Amino acid sequence: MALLQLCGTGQRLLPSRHRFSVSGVIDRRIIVTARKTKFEFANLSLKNRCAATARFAPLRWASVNGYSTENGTGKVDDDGALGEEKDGNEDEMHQRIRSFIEFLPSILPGGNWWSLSDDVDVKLVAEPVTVWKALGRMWQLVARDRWVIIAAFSALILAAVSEISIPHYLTASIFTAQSADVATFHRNVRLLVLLCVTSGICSGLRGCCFGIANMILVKRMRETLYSSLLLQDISFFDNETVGDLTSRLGSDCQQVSRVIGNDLNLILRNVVQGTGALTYLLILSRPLGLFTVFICSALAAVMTVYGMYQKKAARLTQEFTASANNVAQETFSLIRTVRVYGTEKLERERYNLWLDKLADISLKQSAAYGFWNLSFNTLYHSTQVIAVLLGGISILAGHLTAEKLTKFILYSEWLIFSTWWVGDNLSSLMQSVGASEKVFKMMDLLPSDQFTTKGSRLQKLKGSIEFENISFHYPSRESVQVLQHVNLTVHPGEVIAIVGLSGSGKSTLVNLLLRLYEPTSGQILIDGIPLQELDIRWFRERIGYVGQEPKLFRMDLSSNISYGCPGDVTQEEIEHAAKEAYAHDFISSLPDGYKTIVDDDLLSGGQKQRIAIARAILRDPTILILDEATSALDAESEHNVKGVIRSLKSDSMSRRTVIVIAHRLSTIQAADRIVVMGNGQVIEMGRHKELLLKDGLYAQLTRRQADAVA
Ligand SMILES: Nc1ncnc2c1ncn2[C@@H]1O[C@H](COP(=O)(O)OP(=O)(O)OP(=O)(O)O)[C@@H](O)[C@H]1O
Repeated sequence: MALLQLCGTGQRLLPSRHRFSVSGVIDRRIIVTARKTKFEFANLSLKNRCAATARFAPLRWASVNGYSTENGTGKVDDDGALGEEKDGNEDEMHQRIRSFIEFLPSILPGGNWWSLSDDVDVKLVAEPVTVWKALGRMWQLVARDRWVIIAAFSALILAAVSEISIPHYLTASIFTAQSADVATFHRNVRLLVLLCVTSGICSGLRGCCFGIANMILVKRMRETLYSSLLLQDISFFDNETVGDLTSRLGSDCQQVSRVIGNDLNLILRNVVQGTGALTYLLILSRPLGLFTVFICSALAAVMTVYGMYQKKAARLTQEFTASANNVAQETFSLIRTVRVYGTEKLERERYNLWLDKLADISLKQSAAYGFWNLSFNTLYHSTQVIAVLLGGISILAGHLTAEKLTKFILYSEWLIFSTWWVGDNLSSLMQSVGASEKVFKMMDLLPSDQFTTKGSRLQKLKGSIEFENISFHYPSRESVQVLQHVNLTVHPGEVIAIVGLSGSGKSTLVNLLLRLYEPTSGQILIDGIPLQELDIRWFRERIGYVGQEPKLFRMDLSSNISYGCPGDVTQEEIEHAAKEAYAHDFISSLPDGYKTIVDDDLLSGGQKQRIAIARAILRDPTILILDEATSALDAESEHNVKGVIRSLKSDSMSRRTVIVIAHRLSTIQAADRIVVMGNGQVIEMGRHKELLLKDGLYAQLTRRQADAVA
């Protein structure tokens, strides 16, 4: 059988199992037309050029955050000769009719179309939360301000009782007027006015108090969630995306907050009013009352199914919204790359993928809402008709008065509407509970050990570092051993340079020293004390760290330089640090000088590095770590900065311990010792000249760089 083996970027555009006509093959590209749309496949490996109208075998395609991943190769087997025309139109028409007929049963209640689970290609990792559990968690958050909730519920009950009494006095007033009973008429009208005023005031109070409770709940939820996230291990952030986390903090917390201010408020009000109406109906006429109860039970059954459906839909909506946020956040933060590579269309498609999924869920939710309304209206009107019919017969038979029947119709209407409101708000409550699952799960994450255990502080940090038989793999990639049995001792005041091929584990070694991750085996000793036993905040305050790509906060330059500096710092000290880092000149040339607001995009790479170096110098650290910290500096600035880095600490005659990671070998020649890493191991160690004589990896790297310059 002739085969067209498709590989490459185009395949993700293909829906599975569809007829395609091949319009042309040019070089290793193929043009395929499907559903009047042209698809172009690049990098074809063409095994048989005689392929014609083609049927694609089910083509598996998947996406990570909207990008396609290649998890299969589309194979095309030929059906006939190139250019063969089949009675396309007729075929297509039959196909459509058949699809439509097949589709019809699926949209009936219980049909496939309603299924939400098939759409899930995201992880729903949170345990389902019951309504009571969710309410309990919310109560814990607002319990401190319980007076608002108590006031809200008291107002709610008063308003509900007043409102439910109004129809009784309304009808009574009309019928007493008709019977010319003036005294009773006046009393009824006075009571009516009183009830109207009470219900008005209490409704206002209720709305206001629930609004406040809502605000308190959202604020506490965001505070708790934000604190919980901030205290997680760094490995947690390796697995979560920024868009996802901001989505939990933003829209999910907002959605959950509706529970108290909106859903519970309305559910309780309607439960109180519905119960009042039902009692009254049963007193008025037991058979008619029981009939209304039957209708309400049918409504309750429909609304339970509807509520569960909405809860599931809400969970998916939450996931897809987070994924859409993720795409947008990633695209905007990489907008320069997107613009340069002209991938705006691709990014739009990636975003639209999630929007389509959201629209699909929303469509199903709307259809479900339509069904719910349909059931409600049918049941509501049938109650009225049957009540008038049965009531009318009772009046004719002299068992019931017209006043009682009027009251009955008014209260049965009230009961049905209360049931409807309860149903409607219960489904909204279910949605909020659905959205709360991930929020609560994240709130419950235990903080990193580093924040819960209090380590010891040394009288003075000398700056001796020992890596003892360190092995490590990142938690997110357990199968890849990044460091293997690394042994390295750095003496106080020594300048150590770490070099090696990219990916050999240099930065990882520093990550472990900063205790961003814990070694899988072995230990790090600081002045002879295991790192885990030290107060990590105290230790970090004595470290200056400049990373590979320093990031700046959106604030002025002075604040960026003094960021995280323990104790108060003066403007003079900031400017002194900036001068040492050769940043003062460019800062002074800016219109607002040190008050210039910057962020990650408003300075050059070299300028950002200088700010980060000034930040490290200002701390006057005992241990200074420079991970490719001068890679973006020009040769002269680098030379000057190197001098400053080696200089004495300000408070004594001691030198600081410096660890420099660099690819530019000129940067590290003057180090006291050079450590060469390869495949997660220390493979050479010594001074520049000793290593050159050894003629190992270091000598090889030096020669390569010299060749590259020549
Ligand atoms: N957060 C992470 N999760 C999983 N793997 C990681 C993580 N960070 C780094 N790695 C992997 O660990 C290995 C060592 O990375 P590391 O950054 O330590 O190398 P390096 O020697 O500093 O490289 P370079 O010189 O390019 O900065 C690499 O294979 C990298 O893919």
